[in-house]
Amino acid sequence: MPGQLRILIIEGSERIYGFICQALRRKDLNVLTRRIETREALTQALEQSDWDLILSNTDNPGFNPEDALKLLSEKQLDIPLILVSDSIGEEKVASLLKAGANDYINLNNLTRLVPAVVRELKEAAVRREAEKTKQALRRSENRYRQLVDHSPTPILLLQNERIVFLNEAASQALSASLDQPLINRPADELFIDAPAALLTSRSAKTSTEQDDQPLQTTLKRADGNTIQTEVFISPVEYEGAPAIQLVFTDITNRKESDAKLQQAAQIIEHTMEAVLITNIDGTIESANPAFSEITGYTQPEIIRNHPRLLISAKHSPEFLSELWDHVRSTGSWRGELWNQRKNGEIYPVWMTISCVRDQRGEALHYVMVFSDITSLKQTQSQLEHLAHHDSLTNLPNRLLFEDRLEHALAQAKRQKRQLAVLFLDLDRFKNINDSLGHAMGDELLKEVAKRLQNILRDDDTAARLGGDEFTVLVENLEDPSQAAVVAAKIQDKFKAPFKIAGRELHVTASIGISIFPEDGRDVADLTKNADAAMYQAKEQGRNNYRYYTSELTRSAFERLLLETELRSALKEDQLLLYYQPQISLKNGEMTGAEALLRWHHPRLGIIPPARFIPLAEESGLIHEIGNWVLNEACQQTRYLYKQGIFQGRMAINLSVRQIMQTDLILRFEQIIAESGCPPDMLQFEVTEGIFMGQMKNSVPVLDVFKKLGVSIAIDDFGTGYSSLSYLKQLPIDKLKIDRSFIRDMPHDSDAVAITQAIISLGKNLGLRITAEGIETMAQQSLLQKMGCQEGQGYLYSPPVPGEVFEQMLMEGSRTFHHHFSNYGS
Ligand SMILES: Nc1nc2c(ncn2[C@@H]2O[C@@H]3COP(=O)(O)O[C@H]4[C@@H](O)[C@H](n5cnc6c(=O)[nH]c(N)nc65)O[C@@H]4COP(=O)(O)O[C@H]3[C@H]2O)c(=O)[nH]1
Repeated sequence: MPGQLRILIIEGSERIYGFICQALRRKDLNVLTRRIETREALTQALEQSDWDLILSNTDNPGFNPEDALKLLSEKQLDIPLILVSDSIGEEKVASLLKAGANDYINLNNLTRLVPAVVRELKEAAVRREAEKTKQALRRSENRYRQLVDHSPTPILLLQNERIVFLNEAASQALSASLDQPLINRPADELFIDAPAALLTSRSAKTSTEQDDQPLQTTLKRADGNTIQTEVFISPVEYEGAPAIQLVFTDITNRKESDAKLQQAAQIIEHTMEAVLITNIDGTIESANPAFSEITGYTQPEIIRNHPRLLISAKHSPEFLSELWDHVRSTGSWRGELWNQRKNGEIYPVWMTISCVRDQRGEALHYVMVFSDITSLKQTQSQLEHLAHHDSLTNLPNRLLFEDRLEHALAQAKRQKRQLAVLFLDLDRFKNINDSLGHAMGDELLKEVAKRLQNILRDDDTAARLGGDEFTVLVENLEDPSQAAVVAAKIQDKFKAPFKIAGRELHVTASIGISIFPEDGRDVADLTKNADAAMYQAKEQGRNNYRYYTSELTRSAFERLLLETELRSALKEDQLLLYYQPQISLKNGEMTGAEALLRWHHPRLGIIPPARFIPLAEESGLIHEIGNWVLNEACQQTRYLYKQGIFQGRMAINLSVRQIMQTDLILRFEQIIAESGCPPDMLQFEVTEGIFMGQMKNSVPVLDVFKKLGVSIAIDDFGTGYSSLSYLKQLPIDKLKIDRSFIRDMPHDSDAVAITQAIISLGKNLGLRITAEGIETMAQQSLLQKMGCQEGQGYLYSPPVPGEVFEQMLMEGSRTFHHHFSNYGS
């Protein structure tokens, strides 16, 4: 036994203590002994130093071995205690051994003492060693536990394919809670795509092949959501049994950002926009394929270059430095730039420059994204052209015209100059549209636009406002009369017929003129007043031009006023009929008369029909007025007939609107019947337009009247471009040659030729021909020569009130004979 043995001996007798010591030393043991008798002495001795063994007599009067064993147990001391006695019963020995004593030696046979001591000391040493190991293990286990518990990395342990442990981090990552504990749950519930068997085999592999590649797998959290993880698997021992340790990292975010990065890279690679990345000094680091496509530079050519290579010299250095200042201060810039391709071509781009910063806000890169907007710009300018031009004629439209006028006005105001607005409207364009169709109408408008453009100077603007309305802006006028020169020039240019689809169309225009500053100082006033002037030009006989006067404004107001007053005109008996005789050009006899409507306005006096019939048509009053006219004319005819002074035909005007009225036939039949006027004394005058636009509806209506005995005349003939040859299909008796041809006779050869053609054709078709508006003897004699049968006009008589007409009839047929020098000779 190495070293000195320290043995406490609980013994009341000094003598026996001596025996025991003697027995111990007999075997050359190096022993230090101390004798104690009481509990206090034992306590003290144990506190003072370490003891290897205790021998205790069982017969101590003050202190028995049970108490000694209790004390050792209390103090958690593993010191072997051997009983020595000579008088103890077996039962007692057994109970003390049970209580913790290690052996019993009979005092009478101390030869066993030393071997017993040696054995107990050895066993105690073994026990101590085992305890030390156990404690070391416990400490290391504690350390591991602490480490695992507080590790920020989620760790869990599986045993028999069930979860047996998970640390705080794992708990959190898997959203495990007290309500949804994961302990004891099967691993398969957690690892969706890695069955426990796979984990086990991986774990086995890790231990043998040092396979430290993590397993990527999806874990199902307690709340039902899933997370992407990377799991390191290793075999461990847990509570004495083999287990699998799973250390995992939640890589959901990383996976997502990886996917996003990959996506972004793909987008950059395949986008149509050029993408360029520079470092903070502006050196180009990378560019995508679209960049090369747009600029013509390959990647190697552009890398390490500077973006200034791409920007055209159209932009000044100051502009570019301001641009970069903006990027540096705000982080981005976007706008249009003119770039230059490798081949030198300059092209527009839409560019966005952004600064990429790190988490601390330090600039890392600049990203420039741009697209070639050449075709966009082209489309834009086409759209702009479309928005500002009339698609039919390609002339500026109202929008652009107003814009130009606005600019011109500003300039004229600054330079104290005058300008003119001409408002042009084609005469009887509606007739052309109705008779020849819209396609021809459109062709004509195109030709008109061309002529207008040819006439005007470069800095004048001709525009089409819509329909057959055009405007012309004449700038820098020296004198207002120059506007009239332009108007006359336009009318002159229109004299030559327009050749449309093999036809020759004669078109005239009425033009109104307003002058800045006299007639208006802004766009609205000047246009409105030129329009009003145009109306007056039309009223005064078409193919005219008129300047705007303030009086015109008044008449425009009147138009509005008249419309309201017209409603009461009928009730208040303000309408009346005038009669204009129709004369035989053979002998000067009156063959009939035309009833012409007048409005006797209490304030304005006699108003001609041209001023209120259009209003009546617009408001629908024409029906009531038409009924009144027919009734009045029938009454008058019957009266004159009954007087025996009138046997001719009474011509009554019917407008298109009236023909379209559904109950016209019934009403008219009723009016004629009730008046007692013989229907064959009546003639309806309709314009060509009735047949062109409303052919299907009009012919049956007129047929009914014809059957009644009423004859039909076509009024204003020659202005509607109707095909002369199809006249024979119509239920008509008479053609009235339009006043405008007669007016231009005999000096205008065109007018003469047209009139002659109408007369010859009419005769061939068996129609009567009446010339309207005969004012001179020259016109009369020419018409007579041409074979025209009938005439009407101021030469014989203007339209006159009923009483005057009656008087005229009473004076007899001689009334007009003085115009016929050869009469009676
Ligand atoms: N410069 C000139 N003019 C002459 C001459 N001889 C006759 N006139 C005018 O020529 C027009 C002939 O009538 P319209 O062509 O049927 O043209 C008529 C007709 O279309 C329409 N109208 C007249 N009365 C009625 C009516 O009761 N109902 C309908 N629906 N329309 C009517 O109003 C138009 C104009 O009528 P008014 O102003 O009475 O104008 C009349 C008449 O005064 C002449 O030698 N020189």
